[in-house]
Amino acid sequence: MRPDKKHVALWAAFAVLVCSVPFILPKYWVFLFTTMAVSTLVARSVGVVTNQAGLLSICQMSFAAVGGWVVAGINDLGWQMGFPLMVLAGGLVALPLGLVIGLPALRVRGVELGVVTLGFAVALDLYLRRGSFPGTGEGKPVIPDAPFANSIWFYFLAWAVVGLLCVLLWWARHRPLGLAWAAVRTSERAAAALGVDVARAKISAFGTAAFMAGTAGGLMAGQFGLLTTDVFTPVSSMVYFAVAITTGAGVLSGALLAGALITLVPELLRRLGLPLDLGDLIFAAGAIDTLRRGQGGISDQIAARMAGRKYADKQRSCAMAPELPDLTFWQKPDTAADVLTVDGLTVTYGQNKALDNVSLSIGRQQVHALVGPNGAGKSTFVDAVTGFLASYRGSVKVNGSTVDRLSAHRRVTSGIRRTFQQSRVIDSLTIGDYIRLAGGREHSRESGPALKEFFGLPPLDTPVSLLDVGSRRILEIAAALAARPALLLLDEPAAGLDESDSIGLARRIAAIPKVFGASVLLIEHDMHLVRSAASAVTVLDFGQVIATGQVDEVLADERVISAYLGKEVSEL
Ligand SMILES: Nc1ncnc2c1ncn2[C@@H]1O[C@H](COP(=O)(O)OP(=O)(O)OP(=O)(O)O)[C@@H](O)[C@H]1O
Repeated sequence: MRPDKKHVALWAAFAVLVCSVPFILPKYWVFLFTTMAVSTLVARSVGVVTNQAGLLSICQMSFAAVGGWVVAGINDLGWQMGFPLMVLAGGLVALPLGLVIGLPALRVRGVELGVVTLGFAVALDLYLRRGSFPGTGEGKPVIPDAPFANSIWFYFLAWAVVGLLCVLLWWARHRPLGLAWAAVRTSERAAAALGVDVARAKISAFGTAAFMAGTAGGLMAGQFGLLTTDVFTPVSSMVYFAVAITTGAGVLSGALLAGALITLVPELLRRLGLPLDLGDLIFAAGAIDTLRRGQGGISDQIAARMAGRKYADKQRSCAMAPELPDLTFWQKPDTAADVLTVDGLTVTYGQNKALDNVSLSIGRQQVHALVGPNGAGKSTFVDAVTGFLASYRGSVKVNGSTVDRLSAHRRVTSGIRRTFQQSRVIDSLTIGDYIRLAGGREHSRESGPALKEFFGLPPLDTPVSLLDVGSRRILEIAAALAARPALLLLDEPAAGLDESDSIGLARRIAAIPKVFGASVLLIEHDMHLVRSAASAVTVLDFGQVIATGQVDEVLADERVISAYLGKEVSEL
């Protein structure tokens, strides 16, 4: 995504300001602004793992300690490799440690994960306190080699590192890595359904953040010469966490604000003769208030306000044209005769058999409906087929290949996509980014505009958060198609849609096989939609198949009518 001109001008002005500091302010302020650069880097590292990927990490200063330790160690050993490379080494050593600390994130989340990371911070702090940083005992400070021994050059180096890493993060934000973090933050199930490898996304966020914090620690070693453990305490990690939450360090502006607060608040308190601990209290209060409001940090709120101003009429909706556009360019997936073959699927929850020996086949380019009263087992069927259940009995084949051993995100790569009964779109993205994320490797440049045309989506740069409920459901279907799946499972896609959108959607679902080459398994309570979109239907009742075949014949079947408590199915 291209940055808009206003943003570029603003950042250019900020860069000029940063470059002019050493020439207009006294040396002490150059030192403070160097500290601010390093603090920004640590805050942005919290931003990656917590604000962007939604994982609690309260140990970023421990990774900084590792980076500082490595730089001090290299200096102590007398290796001549140039200060920037020493800093890079600090980041690179912290990175694998970040990957290891990220491993618990695969099993635990939320507060538990926060406790695990804090535990690491405490353990490392205890370990470091038993000794000292290399070179400290012998009074051998880290003195960066020329030209970085000069404080002005060091200042520029620190800001160059901030600039480089933050530009890389900005670039990654609209690419698979950054989009995967955003997806995992919103919902792990939704992320897996989009083909995101949730484990890899979490671990990569921890690794990236550890690298950044390690780099910051390396810079600290060069700035202070001799490091002490007091700089890297678990409390300092908590302070960074609190400030990053308050300012919204998932973006550079929030991280800069965090860096400024962490540097300048203690300075102000010192000048006012007030205790420095007061700063930590203020930061903690800020974090509590931000979490209580639940609207993100300061930078997130400013971004939301700016988006609100840009899209003044606020809510956006899909406008499906009566005519179906002809998407002749769309490459259709290679599909076997039977796209889905389910044999003897059985799922039990305690004593309750949610699915009992269910068998079902869906042919090529077919819309097949799965209906049944509430609690019949329809969603359980979708969960089992798409890999969202821990276990089931029976077998599921997609395009002739067994997928039973595959996790949800791997089944996505084998050609199945799903939507959820409760919409799970990633609303921190734009429509275009969401489609790009969902499209994965199969996504092409034309996918976004083509899907926009087919489903009448608003412009691709519209934030998903501005879409109304019905349009979000339509977007979910559009995005699932971007991956050119062989089979699309739609779980009550018309829930929340008004009548005209429901009719428009029915026409589009009916056209999916011809236009996109995919088969559809449609779960719906709206029988008008089933009749107009599907050619075949299977009826479940108490977890068992009670009828399957042509729509009109099956919906007139006595057993089906009695399953619906005696109502004519046409009345539903
Ligand atoms: N996680 C779970 N734990 C225990 N029981 C469950 C769980 N999920 C579903 N069930 C039970 O399994 C049965 C099938 O539920 P399921 O949600 O698949 O039905 P459904 O046909 O999709 O219903 P609806 O049309 O209301 O969505 C129900 O009896 C339900 O209570």
